[in-house]
Amino acid sequence: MACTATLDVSPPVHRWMDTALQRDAFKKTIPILAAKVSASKTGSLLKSDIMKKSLMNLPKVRSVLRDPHDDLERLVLLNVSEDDALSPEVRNFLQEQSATLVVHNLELTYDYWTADEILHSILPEELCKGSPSGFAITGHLAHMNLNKEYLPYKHIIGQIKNPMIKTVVNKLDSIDTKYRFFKMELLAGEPNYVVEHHESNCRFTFDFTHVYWNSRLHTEHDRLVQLFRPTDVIADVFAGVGPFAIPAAKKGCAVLANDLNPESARYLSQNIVDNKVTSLVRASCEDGRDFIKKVIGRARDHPFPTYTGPKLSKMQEKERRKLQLAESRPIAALGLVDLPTVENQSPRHTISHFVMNLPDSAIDFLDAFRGILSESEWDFGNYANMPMIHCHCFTRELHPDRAEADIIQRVESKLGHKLETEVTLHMVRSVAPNKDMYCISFRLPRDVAFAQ
Ligand SMILES: C[S@@+](CC[C@H](N)C(=O)[O-])C[C@H]1O[C@@H](n2cnc3c(N)ncnc32)[C@H](O)[C@@H]1O
Repeated sequence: MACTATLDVSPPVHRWMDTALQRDAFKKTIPILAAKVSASKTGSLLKSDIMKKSLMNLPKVRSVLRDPHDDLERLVLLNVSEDDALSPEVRNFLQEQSATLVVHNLELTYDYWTADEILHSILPEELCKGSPSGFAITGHLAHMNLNKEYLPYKHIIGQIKNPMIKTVVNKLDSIDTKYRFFKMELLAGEPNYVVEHHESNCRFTFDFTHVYWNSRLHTEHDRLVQLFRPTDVIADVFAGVGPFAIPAAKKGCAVLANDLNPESARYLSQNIVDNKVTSLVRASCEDGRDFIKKVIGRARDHPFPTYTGPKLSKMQEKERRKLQLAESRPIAALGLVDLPTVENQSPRHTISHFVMNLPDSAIDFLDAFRGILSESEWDFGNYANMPMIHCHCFTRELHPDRAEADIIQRVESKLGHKLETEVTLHMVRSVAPNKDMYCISFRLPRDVAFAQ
C-alpha cells in the first residue's frame, strides 16, 4: 500500500460494496503542508539534500504547483501534515529560502490507486492476502482467472479497470477441446471480443471467443522467430492466428501456416494482409497430419520468392547460436542443435523448420513425418540437410532430468526412431502446479523422412 513518511495515502476502505463499484466513494482529501516559495527558488528546494526526505514523492501526483493566489509563487508539496513532523534542519533551510508553510488539500480520486489497492479496500480482509493481482490485457480486453473464493465478488472485481480497457472477462476453466480457445464470461464492459493486439511489431486481429490466443507465449514466439534465418522456409502446423508466422515473415522468412480451426485460418488470412506479408505467408485450414504430409510438395511445386534483404553477418550468426544455447537445455548425450539448414535458395522451395505448438497432442502427430520425402533425385538433392522440428508438449515430470527422459521417450516412440543429433529441450512455462510446457527441438532423422 502506498504510504509516505507520515501520511496515509491508501484508498478508503469500502468492504460493504458488493455489486456496483462507486468510484466517487474513493475520493480522498489529505491536508498536507506545502512550502510556498518564489518560482526562482523551487529548484534549490527540489535539489537540496536536506529536503530530500521531506518532499512529496507520490506516483501520478505533481510535487510543485502554481500558487492559485500568486502567479510568481509556487507550492512545493511536502509529505507531512504538521510542521512538528519536519526536522529542525528542514525548518531552518526553508527559513533561509524565505519559504512559508501553508496547508494544501491533496485530492486523490479513484484513478490514483492501482487495481490491486482498490481490490484490497473492497474485498473481505481474509481474501486480500492472495487477491488476484492485475489482469492480462490483450487489446481492449482484460481477462482474469478468478479462483472460486473470489467468484462471489467477480462482478465488482470486473469493474476495477483502467480507461483503456473496454471489456473484462473471466476465463472459465473449460477450454475448447478441439481448437484450444478458452470459454469466458463477461464481467464488465462491452460484449466485444474481437481484439486488435500488437506484439513483436505486428498487428493481430482475432475473436477471443473463437480462436486460441495466449499473451504469455509472447517470449516463446520471439525465441523461435529469433532462431530462424530470414532466408528460411517455415511450416507452422498449428499456426493459430499467426503469432509465429507473421513475425517470422516480417523478418524475411517464407511461411506455410496452417490451422484446422476455420476461424483461426480466417483471422490468420486477415493478419497476413494487415501486416503486408501476402507474398511470404500462405494460409491453409486442414488437419495438421495432412498438412505435414503435403507441405513438402507444396513448397517444391510453388516456391517462394528469393530472399533479397540484408544477409546475416557472421557476428549475427554467432549471436543467434549463443542465444539458442543459452536458452535451451542441450541434451548432452545427443549433442547441440546446429545452425539451421538451407543456405540462400533461389527461389525458396525447401522447408528448414517445422513449428508444432499444440502442446496437448503435437507429439502424436510426429508419425506423420514418416516418409514425407521420396527417394527422388530432387528430394535427395534439396534435403541434404533435414528440417528442424520444434514440437511443444506438456509433461507432468517436474524434475528436468525426468522431464527430458519422458519427452524423448514419447517423441522416439511416435517417430519410430531414436533421436540422433542436435536435440535441445526448452522449458517454456509452468502451466499448473504439476504440469510444465516444453519445446523439444530436433533435426528430423533422415531414416524417418525417407521411410517407405
Ligand atoms: C495451442 S494453439 C497455438 C496457436 C499458435 N501457434 C500460438 O502459438 O499461439 C494450437 C492451435 O492448433 C489448432 N489445432 C488444433 N487441432 C488441430 C489439428 N488437428 N490440426 C491443425 N490445427 C489444429 C488450434 O485451432 C489452435 O489454433
